[in-house]
Amino acid sequence: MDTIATAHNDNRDNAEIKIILVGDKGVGKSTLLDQFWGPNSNGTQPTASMRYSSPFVETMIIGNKSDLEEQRVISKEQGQELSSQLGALAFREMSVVNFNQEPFIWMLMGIYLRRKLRNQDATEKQRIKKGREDLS
Ligand SMILES: Nc1nc2c(ncn2[C@@H]2O[C@H](COP(=O)(O)OP(=O)(O)OP(=O)(O)O)[C@@H](O)[C@H]2O)c(=O)[nH]1
Repeated sequence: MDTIATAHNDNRDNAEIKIILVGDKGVGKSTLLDQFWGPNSNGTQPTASMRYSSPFVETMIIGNKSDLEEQRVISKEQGQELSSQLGALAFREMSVVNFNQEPFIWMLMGIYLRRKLRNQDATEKQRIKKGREDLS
């Protein structure tokens, strides 16, 4: 796969959320980011291969150019299957022709909720640890 990453280029190091779109050349990564964040919002960087191992990275599979149904190479079912294999948040179809922010917003909400759950878990662990220390 000729993989290219297009990143939402927020120059703040402490940005809460960074989005990286990974996909074949010309699938519409830059166009999607421009639609969501406005023109010239992204920077591109070619990558030979990318592996996301951080627990803080959430993934979503996008089937872009959904207006070009007749040229479809990957079926919806294949997209959904890949999404569940990877444990991704979702599989969503998109098109800049009828652009709809819902999938992006859905993804951001998913990230927020997962983080909230993770933080709750961390707080709970901290509470239990403190309880043990208090008892010893
Ligand atoms: N019909 C249609 N065309 C699209 C859609 N999204 C992007 N395009 C067109 O596809 C072409 C490639 O889009 P880009 O956003 O440059 O694709 P990219 O993945 O960033 O490309 P690289 O930077 O070369 O990897 C452009 O001509 C876009 O206008 C879509 O949803 N539907």
